[in-house]
Amino acid sequence: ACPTHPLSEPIMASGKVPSFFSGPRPVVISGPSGAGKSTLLKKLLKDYKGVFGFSVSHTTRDPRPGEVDGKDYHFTNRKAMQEDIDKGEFIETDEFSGNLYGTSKSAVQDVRAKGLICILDVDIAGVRHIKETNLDPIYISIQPPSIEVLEERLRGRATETEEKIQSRLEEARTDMEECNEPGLFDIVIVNSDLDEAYEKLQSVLKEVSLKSG
Ligand SMILES: Nc1ncnc2c1ncn2[C@@H]1O[C@H](COP(=O)(O)OP(=O)(O)OP(=O)(O)O)[C@@H](O)[C@H]1O
Ligand SMILES: Nc1nc2c(ncn2[C@@H]2O[C@H](COP(=O)(O)O)[C@@H](O)[C@H]2O)c(=O)[nH]1
Repeated sequence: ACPTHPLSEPIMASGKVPSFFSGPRPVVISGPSGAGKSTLLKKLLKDYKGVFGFSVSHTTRDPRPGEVDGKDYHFTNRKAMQEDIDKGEFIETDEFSGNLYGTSKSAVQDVRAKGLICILDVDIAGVRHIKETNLDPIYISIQPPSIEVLEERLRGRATETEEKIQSRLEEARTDMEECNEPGLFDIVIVNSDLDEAYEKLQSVLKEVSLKSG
């Protein structure tokens, strides 16, 4: 469910294209929690310094060990985030596994101001919300080879309680079903072998994204 995403309507209605909608096409990466999005993105951002930049989302969940505020996420609380949503500061938001997540306008603007291709990591509801805006990104879904492998990865990561693992697996089942919906994603990459998935991601980005700037 989307609590609010006030951005799309006014922008579409005004016909104006704000600055964060200009420049090379952004890239939206989505897929079930535990599929390997962050692993692939960390590698990509390291290997392509000065090309891609990460849109730092807001979340109300607690930081995991090693996560840095302002780098991995802007960690916040529900009251503060809702106030910012009400002020129209977000492109999209979603409730995921008991927490609020969202992409602020400034997160995308900050990356684009540096002349980088903006990469967003959002859930499948976020993908649908972004489709209602003028952002016009390339949509890539990262999928696990199976729900069993996904469960192993989530457990292996050891960042979630049992309750959160179950709620993430529930969200994952929907994601795995919906990712092949015609027109939703430009490409679905199955992250079975990490190196192969990374090769595929690079080749897709070279083909579509690096050309579009
Ligand atoms: N191809 C792979 N083979 C084996 N393990 C993998 C592979 N890809 C990722 N992993 C591992 O799976 C776990 C989940 O990966 P990661 O945190 O990147 O997922 P994610 O999609 O970013 O999840 P979330 O959406 O919850 O942030 C990590 O422990 C990671 O090291
Ligand atoms: N709609 C949005 N979804 C987001 C955003 N940032 C992250 N996410 C998604 O949330 C889940 C869980 O992430 P985790 O870091 O708690 O494991 C995952 O599917 C992300 O893709 C966002 O800004 N908007």
